[in-house]
Amino acid sequence: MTLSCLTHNIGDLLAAPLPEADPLVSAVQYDSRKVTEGALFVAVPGEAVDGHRYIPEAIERGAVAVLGELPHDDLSVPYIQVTDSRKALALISATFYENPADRLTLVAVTGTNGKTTVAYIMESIFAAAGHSAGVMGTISTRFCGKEETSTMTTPESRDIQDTLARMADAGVTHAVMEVSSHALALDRVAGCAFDAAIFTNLTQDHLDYHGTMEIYGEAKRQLFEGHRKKGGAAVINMANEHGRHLTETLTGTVFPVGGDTGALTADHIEVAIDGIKGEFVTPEGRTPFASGATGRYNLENILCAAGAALSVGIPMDAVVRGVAAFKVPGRLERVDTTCGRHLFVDYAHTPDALENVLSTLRHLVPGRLICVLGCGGDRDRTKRPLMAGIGAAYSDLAVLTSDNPRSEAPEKIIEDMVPGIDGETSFRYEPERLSKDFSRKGYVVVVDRREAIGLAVASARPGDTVLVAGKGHETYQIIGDRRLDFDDRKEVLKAVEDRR
Ligand SMILES: CC(=O)N[C@H]1[C@@H](OP(=O)(O)OP(=O)(O)OC[C@H]2O[C@@H](n3ccc(=O)[nH]c3=O)[C@H](O)[C@@H]2O)O[C@H](CO)[C@@H](O)[C@@H]1O[C@H](C)C(=O)N[C@@H](C)C(=O)N[C@H](CCC(=O)O)C(=O)O
Ligand SMILES: Nc1ncnc2c1ncn2[C@@H]1O[C@H](COP(=O)(O)OP(=O)(O)OP(=O)(O)O)[C@@H](O)[C@H]1O
Ligand SMILES: N[C@H](CCC[C@H](N)C(=O)O)C(=O)O
Ligand SMILES: [Mg+2]
Repeated sequence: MTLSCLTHNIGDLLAAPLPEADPLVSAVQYDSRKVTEGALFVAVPGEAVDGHRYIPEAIERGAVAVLGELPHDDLSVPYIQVTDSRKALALISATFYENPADRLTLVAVTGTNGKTTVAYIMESIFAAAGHSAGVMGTISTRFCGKEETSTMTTPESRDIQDTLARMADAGVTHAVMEVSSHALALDRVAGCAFDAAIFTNLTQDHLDYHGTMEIYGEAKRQLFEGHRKKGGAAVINMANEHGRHLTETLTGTVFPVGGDTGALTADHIEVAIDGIKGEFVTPEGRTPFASGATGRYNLENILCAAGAALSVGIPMDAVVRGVAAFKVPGRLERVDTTCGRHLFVDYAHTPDALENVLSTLRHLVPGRLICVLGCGGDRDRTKRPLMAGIGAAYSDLAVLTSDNPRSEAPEKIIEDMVPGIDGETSFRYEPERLSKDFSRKGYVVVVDRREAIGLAVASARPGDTVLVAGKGHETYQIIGDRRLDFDDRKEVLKAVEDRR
């Protein structure tokens, strides 16, 4: 494609007239290390480094044109100066890959918690309806029987367009993608239009990045304002205040789900440890459904996915079959069923997620509840005491440990957590003085996650429940800049073996 064709829709972003030279462009790249002969290199001013620094390297590698925000009149290739490189990157990438979103029925899901779960449910519903489904999200990109592990929840815009194009070329007709607040703030989905956009919830996370809940909420809101295809529905969870507010203020088609007033609601709900069942209620009538996922919060996820599916024309019988069949790795995943204890791994890494999953277990399982939890390093510090407080309040024993400390000292992260615990109601145990018949509700600090899981499993008596929270499907622990193999599910199994 020629440079002039590629840049036809970035007129609003131009900071200087387009160059006269019009080379053929064979690829679009925002990372100099990936530039190949004939590419357009887009220089992005980043948080860590400034992409403009890499222009010489990109040209050396064969870039035939460069786009960036700084003035440049000294380059050996045509240069396009814009006011916003990230946005230009997104629009140019969509053009380069021939707007693949238009070739797909494409659904987006945003919200603090539940995106991955909703994406799995949608995938299952699309498959039940006989469609070829594609997914892009936290765990992986999946389509046509292939699965690539993800490094980000929502990739950079160029990579989104590349993947959507590969999906459409491979015969995918229906796709779903998780859209994180970072992605919205950084324009990664500019250039995508969705047939349905889902909102699950908005609770505290990522304040390190967004600063305030208002700014965080505004980022999420963007998905519903500029990114829907004509007639595309905003599918909004009415079970929370933010959802209700959104439905009142959005224009265009709104498909509220859940609460008392949704276009799709649920009735006669029974929540058990092995799943949920009930009836979907729509203006057309009532339809029984059942799912292997448990907890009221998963009912909300199911309603979100079912609502989006109905809004894009999937019949109710396929919705029900899809809901019955889905399973999400690392989300209340049961690990061992032979040792007489209930052992779960879950990805709860926000206060709201932890409260939801712990209160669900508290109501559903007899015996004591033991929770292993930590907080990520280089992430929102203000959630640390909140998570510890919730962990200790709902559990008989909370084991505070490490969860991807990254560049921070693990002990320091735990120090930030401890003040959130009510010392009156939770006794601090020293690990060596904790017997498995511990009688007082309390907490214990075990910095090494393997040891923490070992202690939790060893402390559980028959009938007790252990929840290992925070890492879910992750198969690593990031310490410093090392990514070490670590899988909570395997560690729990090892701990079970060790106690036998
Ligand atoms: C805060 C954030 O999202 N940062 C993203 C952002 O990084 P940045 O602006 O700091 O980029 P940078 O590293 O300074 O580099 C600037 C530019 O120079 C380029 N470069 C760099 C080095 C080089 O040799 N040559 C070169 O061209 C880079 O490719 C980039 O284009 O742009 C980069 C390129 O697209 C992303 O890789 C990076 O994501 C980092 C890895 C990240 O961890 N992001 C997380 C926080 C994130 O986005 N998470 C959300 C999920 C959150 C949730 O759970 O809800 C996600 O969607 O994954
Ligand atoms: N609707 C929900 N409301 C509150 N908590 C939820 C909800 N759905 C899932 N959770 C909790 O949040 C955790 C993460 O769920 P999930 O992976 O589906 O969310 P996500 O939005 O994709 O998260 P991330 O942004 O980290 O990718 C689950 O393990 C569970 O503990
Ligand atoms: N997408 C989230 C995942 C957090 C998972 C948790 N294990 C942690 O590392 O904090 C983030 O990057 O903040
Ligand atoms: Mg996710």
